[in-house]
Amino acid sequence: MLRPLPKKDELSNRELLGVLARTLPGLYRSAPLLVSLLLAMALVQGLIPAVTILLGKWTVDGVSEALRGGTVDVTLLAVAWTGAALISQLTQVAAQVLQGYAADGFTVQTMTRLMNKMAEIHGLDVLEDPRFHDDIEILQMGAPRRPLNLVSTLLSLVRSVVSAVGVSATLLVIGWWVPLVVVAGTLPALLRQMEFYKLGWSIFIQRTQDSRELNYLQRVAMRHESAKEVRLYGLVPHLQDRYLTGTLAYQGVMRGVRNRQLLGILPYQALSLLVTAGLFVYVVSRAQGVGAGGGGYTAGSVVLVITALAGLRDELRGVSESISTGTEHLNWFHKYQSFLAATSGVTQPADPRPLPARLALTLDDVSFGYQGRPPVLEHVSLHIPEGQTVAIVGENGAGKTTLVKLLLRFYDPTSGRVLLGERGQEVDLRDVDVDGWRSQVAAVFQDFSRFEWTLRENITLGQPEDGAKLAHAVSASGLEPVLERVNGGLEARIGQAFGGVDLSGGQWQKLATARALYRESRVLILDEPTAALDPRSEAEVFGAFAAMSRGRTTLLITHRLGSVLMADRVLVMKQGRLIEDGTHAELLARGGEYAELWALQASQYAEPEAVGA
Ligand SMILES: Nc1ncnc2c1ncn2[C@@H]1O[C@H](COP(=O)(O)OP(=O)(O)OP(=O)(O)O)[C@@H](O)[C@H]1O
Repeated sequence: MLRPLPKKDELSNRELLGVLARTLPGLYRSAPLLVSLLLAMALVQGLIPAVTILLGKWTVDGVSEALRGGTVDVTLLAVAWTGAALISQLTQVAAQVLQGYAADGFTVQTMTRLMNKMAEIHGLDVLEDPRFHDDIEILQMGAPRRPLNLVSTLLSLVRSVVSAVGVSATLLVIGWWVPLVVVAGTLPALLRQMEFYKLGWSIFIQRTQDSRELNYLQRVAMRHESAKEVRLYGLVPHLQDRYLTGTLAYQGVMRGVRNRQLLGILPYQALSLLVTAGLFVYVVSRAQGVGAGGGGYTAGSVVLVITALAGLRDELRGVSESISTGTEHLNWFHKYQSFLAATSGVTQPADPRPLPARLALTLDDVSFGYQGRPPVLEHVSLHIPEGQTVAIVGENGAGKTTLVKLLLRFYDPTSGRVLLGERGQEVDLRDVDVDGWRSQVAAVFQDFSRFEWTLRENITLGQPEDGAKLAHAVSASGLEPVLERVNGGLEARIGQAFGGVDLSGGQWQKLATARALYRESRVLILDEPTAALDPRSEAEVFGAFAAMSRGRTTLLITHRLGSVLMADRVLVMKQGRLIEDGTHAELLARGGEYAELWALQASQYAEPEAVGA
């Protein structure tokens, strides 16, 4: 099930630094005071280990002095120890509290930018790309935590660097070369560890689609959306099997990486330990020499070396961990910044032209294929004057919905043009403001959205509320009986996710119709708007559409040919081509595809005797 790993695409250190330079100013600006305070605390915390090591040395030296009959200022030592511990505790707690505040600001900023960007993606082309699904999953998951993680990692880095420098300084008591030897001995292990972190991230990125697929299997098995089929067809064992196979393969890859990481780093860690042990032996033997008269170190110095060596190794490990995890966060920010900078196929014109006075629709030799695949529309040309009602019919997959999607500029044609306006005054759809054009259109889509909000919110969809329009939309769409049955009327929440009432398929469809009726539009698009309605509701809703379509350009996609009679004109599509265009009577008389479809459907309603006759 797992795809082979694609070529490694890690960012170089230089690129990572570029991402850091682009990221930091934004994060700082979103909470300048908090970030400054956190930085100050990191600096203070960084000094604590060196202070503690020095206090340890002074304490041991003081005790040795006392044992030899001298005096030691116990009060001063106690105050110093308590002060250091108190500062350490206080800064830790304060940093946690401040990080909480900063996190809130970062999350709002990051999510707002992501949502703004989503609003800028006008087409559907980008959204249907599997790579987009991967990216958005990573970005959504990371948005609430990555910014804070990066800031706290950088603060840890500052703290560890200050600590490492401070602790190194204490080792100067033994010799200037001691910190250098420790750093040189530890560095190979740290570099190796950082390499593995980078590898871990790139594998995580490459595996996003696999883990998305595993999550999808889990959702199918556990969520209510697919519960009926899952139970009826006994799908659970099959899902379990696929899930287990995929998970085991995924875990196998990750285990391999982890094991290689652990085993690969062992020799380097052994080297680092050897260096530390060597230094320890050196200092202790020199200290023993003190007694023999040849050394130079006090007991306090020995304690200093023991704690400082361990401390320096810890701090260096802290530095490497911060750089490693920081690299991961920076990789996330790289994705985030690339996403924010990306342009989608359907873009706003830099200088939009005004919408023409009359919204006639023209397709001029339009061909289109999804995501570079073979065309599903080929050389379609047609003109629909403003105010005309046009029915589009044809077999499944003929390209009817695709044609409407091009009219709404969810995609741009591969070749040819979509034009708005009467002949001679047309403007290319690509040259007008996308949102301005869409605000002129109301639509009932075949796969309309079922928002789990109140009935009222589902109809008004964020538009200003108008009581008269709302009442008309409810009655004309046939929603009134639904309102009478649910508790709370228009305020009733619908959908199961938040404990609302669920509607039947037909009731949902009426709701989608009410939405379109509520929106004052010059163009009306109806894609199979009554497929789920009972005959009485269908007749009523078509009555509403007929009234609504008067004076409006209306496109009705339908397989129920009876409803075609409300149209001024019929377009017949087949395999991506427009093959017939005329009135119902003209097309019947022509005896082509439409006449055949009409006869087929009429025969289904005929009495058995009549069929046989
Ligand atoms: N988002 C998409 N990505 C790739 N191919 C698509 C997409 N949407 C539709 N298609 C393909 O385009 C072709 C035309 O589909 P379209 O939905 O326009 O047909 P239709 O005439 O509306 O069919 P139906 O009557 O079944 O609704 C089909 O072969 C379909 O598989």
